[in-house]
Amino acid sequence: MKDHTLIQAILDASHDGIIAVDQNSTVIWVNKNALEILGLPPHIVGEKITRYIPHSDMLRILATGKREIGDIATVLNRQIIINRLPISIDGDIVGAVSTFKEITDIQKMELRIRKQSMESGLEAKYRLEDIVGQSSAIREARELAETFGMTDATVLILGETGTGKELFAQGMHLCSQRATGPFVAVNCAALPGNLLESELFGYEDGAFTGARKGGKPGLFELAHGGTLFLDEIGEMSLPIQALLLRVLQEKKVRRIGGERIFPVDVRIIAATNRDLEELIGRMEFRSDLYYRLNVLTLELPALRQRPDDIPALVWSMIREIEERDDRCIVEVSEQVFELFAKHDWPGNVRELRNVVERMVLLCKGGRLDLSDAAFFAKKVQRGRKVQDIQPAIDEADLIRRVLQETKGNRAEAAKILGMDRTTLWRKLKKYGVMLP
Ligand SMILES: Nc1ncnc2c1ncn2[C@@H]1O[C@H](COP(=O)(O)OP(=O)(O)OP(=O)(O)O)[C@@H](O)[C@H]1O
Repeated sequence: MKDHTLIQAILDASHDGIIAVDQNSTVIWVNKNALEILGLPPHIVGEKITRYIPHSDMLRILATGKREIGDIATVLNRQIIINRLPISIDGDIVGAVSTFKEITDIQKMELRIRKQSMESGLEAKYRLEDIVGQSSAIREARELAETFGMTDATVLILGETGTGKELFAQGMHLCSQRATGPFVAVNCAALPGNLLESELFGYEDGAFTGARKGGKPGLFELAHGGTLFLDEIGEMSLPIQALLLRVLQEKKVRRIGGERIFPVDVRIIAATNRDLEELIGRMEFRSDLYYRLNVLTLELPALRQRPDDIPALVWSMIREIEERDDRCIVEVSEQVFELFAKHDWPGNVRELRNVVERMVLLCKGGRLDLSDAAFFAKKVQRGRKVQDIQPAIDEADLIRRVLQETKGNRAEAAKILGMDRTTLWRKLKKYGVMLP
C-alpha cells in the first residue's frame, strides 16, 4: 500500500499525462495530468479503458507490441502529442503505457530552450518609436514600417549601409503579432557559403568533420514563432538561395546530415544595399526568390537625403554615450553641425555614430568643438576631392593602389578606404579589379 501511494505520488508529479493498462486493457495506473488532459473521472482505475475511450490506441499496442512515438491527436479541442509503449517483462507484453502532453506546453518549452540556447541576439531591442528623426523621409519610412509590421508578410528593406535596416527590422518585429517571439538576425555576407548553410539550417551530430556533438539547431529553428532577419541577402550564394527558397515554400527545414523535418513558422525580413534586379540580370540572384522576398518593400533614405535629422541623431547618440561612459556634454558648437552638413556620409548613421563617439572621447570639457573633429574635417575634404573631381574610374585606381600597398589584404584595404568589406568586394567586382 505504501509503495502504491509512493508510485501514485511520483506519477502525479510528472508534467506529462500517464495512463497504463494491463494485457486485458484494464486501466492499472493513471495520473492527475492524464485525467485533466483527457477529461476523465478519477475512478477509472480497474475499469476497461474502452469504456471511456472506445477506440483506444492502446489496444493496438497490446496487439502489436510496437511502440508509437510522437503521434498527434486532438482531445477536447486541444492538440496533444502522445507516446505509446508496450510494457514487457521478461519478453512478454504485460500491458501498455501512454504518456502525452499538450502541444502548447511543448511549444512554450521549445521557445524557452531556443531563447536560452542563444546568449544574445534573440530579442529585438529597438521599437519604431526609438528610431530618431523627424524629416519627412524618415517619418514616412516609420509609418510604412508600422503598417508592414502589423502584417505577417515578407518585407524587403532597401537602403545603403548604416541607414538603420536592422533597426527597422527590429521595430517591425516588435509591432507585429510575433513581438513576444524571437528575433534572430544573420548577416549573409559575414559567413562563407557552407558556414552560412549550417548556421541557417543547423546540422545533426556527425554531419561533417568538426560538427558539434549532439548537432546544432539552425537559425530557422531558433526563429520559430518569430522573425528571421536576413541582412545583406544580395551576398547569398546561389546554392543557398535555392535552399532558402525551398524553406520559404515548404515551411520546413531539414538539418544538414539529418532525416528529421522540423516545421518552422518564421516571418522573413530581408535587407540589402544592392540592386537585386541588376544581380538577377547577371544571374547572381534567383528571380523566383526575389519575387518571394519582395512582397513589401521598405526603402530607407540615406543620411545625406535627410540632413535635418543630424542634430537630433547627434544628441541622441551623445545621451547614449553619456549614460554608458558617465560623461556630460552640454553643448555642441554650430561649426560642428556645419561641418557635418557638408559631408555626404557614405556610411550613413553608423558613420555618424563613429564620428560622434570619437569626438566625445577626444573632448576635454563639456562642449564638442571643431577642434575635437580635426580627424573628421580632413576626411570630409578628402572625400570631397575623390567624389567631386575624380569620377568612379579613379576610385578603381585608388582601390588598386591601396590593395597593392596592403599586398592584397582586403580587410586592411577596406579599413584604409573607410568602407566595409562587402562594399570593397562589390567595388572590386564592379571595376573588375584583379587582385595582386
Ligand atoms: N534613425 C536612427 N536612429 C538612431 N540610430 C540609428 C538610426 N539609424 C541607424 N542608427 C544606428 O546606426 C547603426 C547602423 O544601423 P543598422 O545596423 O540598423 O544599419 P544597417 O542599414 O542594417 O547597416 P548594414 O547594411 O551595414 O548592415 C546602429 O548603431 C544604429 O543604432
